Amino acid sequence: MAKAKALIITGNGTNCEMEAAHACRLGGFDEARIAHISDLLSGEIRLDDFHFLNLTGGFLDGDDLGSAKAQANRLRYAKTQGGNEHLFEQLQRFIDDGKLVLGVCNGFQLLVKMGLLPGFANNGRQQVATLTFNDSGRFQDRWVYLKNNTASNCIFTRGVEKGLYLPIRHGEGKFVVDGTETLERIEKGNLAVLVYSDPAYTSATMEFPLNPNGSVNAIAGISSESGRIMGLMPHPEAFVNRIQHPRWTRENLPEDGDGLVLFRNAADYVKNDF
Ligand SMILES: NC(=O)CC[C@H](N)C(=O)O
Repeated sequence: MAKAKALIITGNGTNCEMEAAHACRLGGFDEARIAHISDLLSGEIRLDDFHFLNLTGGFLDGDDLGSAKAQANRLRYAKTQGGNEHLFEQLQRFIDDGKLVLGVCNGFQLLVKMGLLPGFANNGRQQVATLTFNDSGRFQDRWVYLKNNTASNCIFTRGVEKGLYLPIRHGEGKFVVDGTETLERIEKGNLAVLVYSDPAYTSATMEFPLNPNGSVNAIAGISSESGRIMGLMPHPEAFVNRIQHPRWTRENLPEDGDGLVLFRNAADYVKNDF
């Protein structure tokens, strides 16, 4: 097959792009390119040349108008220069081609605000959920236990038996939906891939600080019905090696951090399918 290529978008206040690129390479991608959003808008970089799109964490546009809202509009409505194509059309083609998208934290907020997650209404173009201020009213920076929904068809969490232990750092991580119909469709479709849980990964919890933001049904991450688009508030790229674990000097841990599996699964999927 051709080289497995990951693209990480930077600019306008993102962070974590170096970590995301590192995680992609460690997971098995042959190339992990960090590109400024301006280079996509100018047409210099084209999504068509990649297999895996990473939307990283950060403080896009300073969280003005609500986290990732301005960037969501930019990606939805901006035309690429020199071409008559909207960037969103490229993105839609990328998705229709069966490629993978991962949104972490600010990237998750972006996917939800673009309407691509959960991607129900109007062919995935209408926003039906949001990520809003944590119940605590404060920025939360801590590690959380995430129970994996093993019935989910999400590509990224394939093979995760119980759950993942990952860090979160956000002010607007409370997942809420526009009504019971959306929530039912998420739950029935097993799209709530990761939920905040107890340390044994037995059940979802609304209890603070295990659930750091008060998300409805303790939802920490969701996927599209195709299983190829995933967004989550915790940061998988921040735990790819055991020495990133807060107690690595005291606990006997496996070499790989819990977050690496998402990037490894993405690389395996691309290598098998393209
Ligand atoms: N780490 C992040 O990506 C944070 C996202 C967003 N700025 C928030 O505070 O909610």
